[in-house]
Amino acid sequence: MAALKSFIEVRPDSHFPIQNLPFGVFKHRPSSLPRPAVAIGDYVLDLSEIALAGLFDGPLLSSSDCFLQPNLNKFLSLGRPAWKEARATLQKLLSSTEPKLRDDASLREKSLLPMSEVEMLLPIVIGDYSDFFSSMHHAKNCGTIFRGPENPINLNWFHLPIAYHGRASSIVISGTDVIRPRGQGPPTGSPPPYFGPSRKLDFELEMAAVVGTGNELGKPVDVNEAGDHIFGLVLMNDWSARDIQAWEYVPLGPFLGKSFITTLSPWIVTLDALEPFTCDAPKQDPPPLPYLAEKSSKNYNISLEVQIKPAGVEESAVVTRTNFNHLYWTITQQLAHHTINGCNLRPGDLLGTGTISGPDPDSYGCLLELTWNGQKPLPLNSNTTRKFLEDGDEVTITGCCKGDGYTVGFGTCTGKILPSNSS
Ligand SMILES: O=C(O)/C=C/C(=O)CC(=O)CC(=O)O
Ligand SMILES: [Ca+2]
Ligand SMILES: [Mg+2]
Repeated sequence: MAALKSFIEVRPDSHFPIQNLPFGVFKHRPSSLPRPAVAIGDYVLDLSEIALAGLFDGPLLSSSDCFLQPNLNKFLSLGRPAWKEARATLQKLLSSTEPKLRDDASLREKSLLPMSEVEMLLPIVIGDYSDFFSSMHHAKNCGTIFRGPENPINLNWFHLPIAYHGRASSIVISGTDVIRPRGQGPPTGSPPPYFGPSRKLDFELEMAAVVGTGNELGKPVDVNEAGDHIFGLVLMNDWSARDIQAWEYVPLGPFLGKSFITTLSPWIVTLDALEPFTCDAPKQDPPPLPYLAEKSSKNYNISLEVQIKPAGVEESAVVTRTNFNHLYWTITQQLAHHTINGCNLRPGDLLGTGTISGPDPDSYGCLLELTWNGQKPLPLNSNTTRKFLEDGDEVTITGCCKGDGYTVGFGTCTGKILPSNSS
């Protein structure tokens, strides 16, 4: 079968061919209303214009106002059949053989806008954000660094996807500056504790699942149906202040060391677009309890990379390369576990995977591991090294799946470190 092609020219290395069509929300001018869109090549397709033109003509979407909303929550709440209908309608509309949009100059002008001219916004209203801890390599390395090499991974880790409740109010869109947080760190030598700008500011390479349909309070989601509750994935940087974290986290877990800011990439890549890139999840030993045992346990083959660009330097340095398929606990197990006690998830909730570290030292997902808590400075170029992030550093996460002659990608998730507000 010939590969699906759009009438819009898409560069071969673009993250956004017709096979992808990720969903986002944009503003054309500062005074314009936010509108849902999909990305296609170097353009965004304004879905409000497509809806107003009556082109969502399938049974589930023809009379819906979900694309006239300032966020995607209403569309997400409609569920997988509606997501599939939207994807099929848009793939047909953008294909090279379909004249409806291709040959309508006035609709093209209204609905197709150069990506360089628009501002991307957070695509969802996030009621709740939870962050898992699903990479065994990351768990082992953090355990060794924070608690010593004797028992780096707690026994419970192999029986349940560990998580903590994150902070939704400080989730921001890619491109937002990151102000170095202030807080308490461990005392240096004798008390009192350190107080001031964090001296161990770190990135965390993560992805996050965007919840589509939620569940009723008191009604857990079956692990084999959990996939139908997940709309798609985004890149996520769970910025972490390691000194604040190390001092505060016993016994209740991360708090101010992570709640100061979390950055998301703007385009949600749907699980339908990722379907060709599924692979087997790692074998789980010991086998999980029945409520976490999946008939088919799937991961995704997504290559991930982090770059750091120090202030005043042209070239950014790649500091790690890893893959989503290193995760031990799957996103469907995470979702099923999250609801097993009856907790309800809602459309737009966010489930972070946890830092995605691979087995090799050049595939670790944060500086805590890459520099072993600052003991082994990491070279960025011939005369610059990093133990942790410095003011002016710009951190960019990218990720993509390589298809046969096309790439399904996530774009970028970027943030630049600004000095602490005051000291
Ligand atoms: O091992 C620990 O004490 C915690 C390590 C983390 O930083 C956990 C976290 O944020 C979850 C993750 O990104 O994997
Ligand atoms: Ca994290
Ligand atoms: Mg965070």
